Order: sequence, then C-alpha cells, then structure tokens
Amino acid sequence: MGSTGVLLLNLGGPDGPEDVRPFLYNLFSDPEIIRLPFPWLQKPLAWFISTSRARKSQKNYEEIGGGSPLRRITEEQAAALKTCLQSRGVDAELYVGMRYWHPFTEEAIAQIKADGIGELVVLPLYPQFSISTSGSSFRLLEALWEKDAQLQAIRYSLVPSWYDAPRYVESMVELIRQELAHCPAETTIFFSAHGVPRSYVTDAGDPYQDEIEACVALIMAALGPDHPHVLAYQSRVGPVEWLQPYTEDVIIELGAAGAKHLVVVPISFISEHIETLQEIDIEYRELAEESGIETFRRVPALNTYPGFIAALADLVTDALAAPPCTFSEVNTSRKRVKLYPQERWEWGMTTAAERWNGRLAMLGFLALLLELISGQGPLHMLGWL
Ligand SMILES: C=CC1=C(C)c2cc3[nH]c(cc4nc(cc5[nH]c(cc1n2)c(C)c5CCC(=O)O)C(CCC(=O)O)=C4C)c(C)c3C=C
Ligand SMILES: [Fe+2]
Ligand SMILES: [Fe+2]
Repeated sequence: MGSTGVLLLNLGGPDGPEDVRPFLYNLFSDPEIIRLPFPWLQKPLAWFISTSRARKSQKNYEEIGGGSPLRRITEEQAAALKTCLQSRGVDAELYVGMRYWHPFTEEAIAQIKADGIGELVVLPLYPQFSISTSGSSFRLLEALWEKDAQLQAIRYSLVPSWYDAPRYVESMVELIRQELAHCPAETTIFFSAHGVPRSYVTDAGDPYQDEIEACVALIMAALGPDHPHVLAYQSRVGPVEWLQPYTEDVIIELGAAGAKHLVVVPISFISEHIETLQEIDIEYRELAEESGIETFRRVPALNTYPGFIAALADLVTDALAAPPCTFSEVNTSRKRVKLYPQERWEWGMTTAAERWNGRLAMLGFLALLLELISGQGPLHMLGWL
C-alpha cells in the first residue's frame, strides 16, 4: 500500500477582484447550488447570474481587502493538522481541494495520484452536511472515481459530517466563553448559520437544518442553561424562500424587543471569510446599531485554534481505524437525501406536474430577462439562431 493522504474539502474563494466573476460562474454552474430541470440551461444561467452579481460581490470583497482569505487559512489548517497528526505518529500528506476556485479539487486529486497515495481520508471542512456543500464535493469526487482505475485502487474513507465531534464542540464552547467574558450578563447568544433554500430540506431531505439544530443544542448543553440564545440563517441569495428565520429579521426583532447585547456565533463556518468578515462584521453590525443594540460582538472562526486542529486529527485517526466509509455508504446512510438530478416524472395532476408548471413559467420569465439585459436570448446563446 502507498502512503496516507488527507484531502480537506472547502468551497474556495476569489484571490482578487478579477477572480470574482469566474468564481461566481463556477459556483452557479453547480446543479447542487442552483437546481434546474434542464442541464443545458445551467451554464447560460450561471453566466447571467455571475455577470449580474459580480459588481456587488466585488464591492463586498473590496471591504475585506479585495479577495477571500479562505485559501490561506485552509492551507494553514492543513499544515497545522499535518503537524498534529505527526505528533500522534501518523505520517500523512495533506491536500486542499476547493470546489469553485484554486486549488481545485481536480488539482488536489491529480497530486494525490502523482504522489501514489494508497490510503485517503476525505474530510470536508463543513461541520454540518448539506447537499450544497459536502454533498456537492462528494458528487464531484464520485464522478472522478467512476472514470479512473488508479483512484479506484485507493482505499478511501469519507467523513460525511462532524457537527457532534466532542473536541469541535468543546472548542466552540471555549471561544464563546472567551467572548462572553467581555459582555454583560444578559447577553443573547446569536447563532447565525449559513442558509440554504428551504426546499433542500423539505423536498430534497437535506439533513442540514437538523444537524445545525443538534449542533447548537450540544453547544448550549455544554455552556449551561443561563444564557438566552437564538438561531437564525444568513446569506440568502435569490428570490426563493430559504431557511427561516433570517438573521437580519431576528436582529431587528431583538432590537425592537429591547435586547441590548449580542454575541454572534457563526455556526456553519470554521474559517474567516466574506460571510463572517463582511456580512456579519460590517452589514449585520450596522443593522444591529440601527436597531438599538449596544454591544455587538462576534466569536472568531476556529481557523487554526489548537483544540479544533486536535478535533480534525481525531476525525482522521478515527476514519483510518474504522471500516472505510464509501460514496455508496454516504448515499445509503442519507438515503432520504435526493442529490441532484433527482426527480422522476409522474403523469396526472401530481405535485411533480405542478412543480414543472412553475418551472416552465420561471424559465419563460428568465429567458425574457436574459433577452432584455444581454440583448441575446437563450437560443442565440446556444447558437440555435
Ligand atoms: C446561491 C446559493 C448558495 C447556497 C445554497 C450556499 C450554501 C452554502 N455556502 C456556504 C459557505 C460559503 N459560501 C461562500 C460563498 C458564496 N456562496 C454563495 C451562494 C450559496 N451558498 C455565493 C453567491 C457566494 C459568493 C460570495 C457572495 O457573492 O456572497 C463561501 C466562500 C466565501 C469567501 O470568502 O470567498 C463559503 C465558505 C455554506 C456553509 C453553505 C450551506 C450550508
Ligand atoms: Fe455560500
Ligand atoms: Fe453571502
């Protein structure tokens, strides 16, 4: 058997302003992020959304220095994890595979093959599983595996999610306590999770909301019952309904109800990035001040916090010791989860028919918008006219 490897998966982020549009294009090209009934519409729509969103997104990245710190932090996590594993007698090569920007997952896999890795642990840097994050990366890896005999020879094991890993929960509790030490006794702990469209949970069976709620419950059980706390969902994109309540609404409601002190806990992110540094620290802070909140503090992301790196090392050593968890096993253990493309057609006045009705209407509307904004309709774009 060859040597041992650990592949850390994350979303990726633009290194500078010129990367923002192509990064967004990659993100919106992913059917796990935007679920469309027709694969051929995915790329034109991704082009349309990335082009129209790029300026706003670039402005947000400018406020945090022009680009995302995600690559640097993830590489620091990889280096710290390698050292921690070495101290436990595990000699492993670390790889970083981003879903939508450099270093791409495909680049990491090419390196894993070149290095002749014989045993691989695949560890997503998302504590809670979502179709849109870990699910999307697993689907990409599965596709790479399917067509590559060299990859099929590797003994690999996936870690689907780890929101309940004891040292991760402990580290979160430690960081929250450190922040609470600077706050008055009546401070509300405000868990802000990344949102996903509500239909991912209700229709596609994404376990994300359950895992977020279980994670918050574990942290609160360890912190003790004295603290008032709330959970809300941030970063909504697009017109459809996402998981509720929305972070911005809850900040306004708390202010109106007379709350004065908040500590925000970014619960789905383990690294600083645009949604902590810009959205929480700048946008939500402003909103909180306007809503009459006097103390608005945020718990820092775990980054390379030693207890957290130890938690990651536990996950790796546990995965190496246990029977391997494979792609088919993740799909079986989450058999209610419908990874895209998922639906089968049913004839008659069914929910499927109604859904398709809505989708076709939406497609007509999008085609019109596309034509109005770009001067080119979908058929021109496809070279049909
Ligand atoms: C449009 C749908 C999106 C879903 C669903 C979504 C889920 C989701 N995302 C993260 C974590 C990250 N998202 C990041 C960037 C980002 N995500 C979306 C859209 C969706 N995310 C967009 C449009 C962007 C780009 C930034 C922007 O324009 O707002 C990042 C990278 C941030 C960086 O520093 O560059 C992360 C990380 C989670 C955890 C999640 C669902 C659970
Ligand atoms: Fe996101
Ligand atoms: Fe966002």
